[in-house]
Amino acid sequence: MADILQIKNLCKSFSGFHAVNNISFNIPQGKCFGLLGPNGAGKTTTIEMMEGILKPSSGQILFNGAPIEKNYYQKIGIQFQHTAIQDYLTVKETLALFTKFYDHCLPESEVIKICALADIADQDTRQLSGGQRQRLLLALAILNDPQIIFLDEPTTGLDPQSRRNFWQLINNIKAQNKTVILTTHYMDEAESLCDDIVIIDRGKIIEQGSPNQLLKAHFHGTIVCLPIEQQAQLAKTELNFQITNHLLEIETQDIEQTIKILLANQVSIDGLQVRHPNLEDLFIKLTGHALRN
Ligand SMILES: Nc1ncnc2c1ncn2[C@@H]1O[C@H](COP(=O)(O)OP(=O)(O)OP(=O)(O)O)[C@@H](O)[C@H]1O
Repeated sequence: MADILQIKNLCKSFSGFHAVNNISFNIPQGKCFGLLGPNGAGKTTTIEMMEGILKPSSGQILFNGAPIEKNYYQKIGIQFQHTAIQDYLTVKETLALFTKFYDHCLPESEVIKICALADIADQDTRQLSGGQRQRLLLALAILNDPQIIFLDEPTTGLDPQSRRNFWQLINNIKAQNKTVILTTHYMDEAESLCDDIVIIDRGKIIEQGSPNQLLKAHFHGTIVCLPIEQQAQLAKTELNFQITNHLLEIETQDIEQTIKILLANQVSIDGLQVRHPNLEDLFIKLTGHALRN
């Protein structure tokens, strides 16, 4: 599959500080690509260069094999975290207003359908819930039928149900062979939506690949979790563990053997859980801290 964006040795410095330090990756057309990293890692700076908003200090961004040109804005859609929406307009009127900024737009009825806006089309935008507002912002981002849609933390602040509804919309957009580029603080979101991810920290890429590939490469078993109250007793065993979200976590390839060791050392297995490693675990392993720290 052809790469719609190629990022080559991209750097951005602010007064000598290297916010983005020589990163390279490719984004295939029609895939959902996630850019992840802790606070201050350089995600926004990278995304803004990819959106054509910020000029790189050095390096190259190729769109369909050629450097970004003036009309790039007509071919991409951006859902900013805080897009200003004009007060006193309905959802439909807002769509009509933004349509004027582009040479070519999708039919309004299609945008309304893709973004599930039919029930609120005549509602004043000031009365929208968080989830409805995000759906409208997504509609504004796809209005011009872009080849690439940039979504910057699109579900931050939404309740779990609204987040899942929003994921469905993103899947609808992906199904139309659009390329989606996502930053998110939610690892379950990245795991559910992204075909490929790049994890950056301190301006450099520390891992890249599909969520499955990365999990397979970094974990070789399952995770046994115990309540934090068992910490003192667990520390007396030979088992390695770490503390995550107030739980003691032991990575193991042999659950039975691990439980035997726990019992032999008088570690209570009351409240023991077993789960598969996820992107959150990978993130902590690679960066040393949870995403929202
Ligand atoms: N205009 C600027 N001038 C100076 N430093 C900047 C500027 N923009 C970003 N930085 C610095 O560059 C680094 C990367 O910032 P960036 O906003 O890209 O990180 P981020 O990964 O998006 O973080 P967050 O998750 O907190 O939004 C930070 O240390 C930040 O303070």
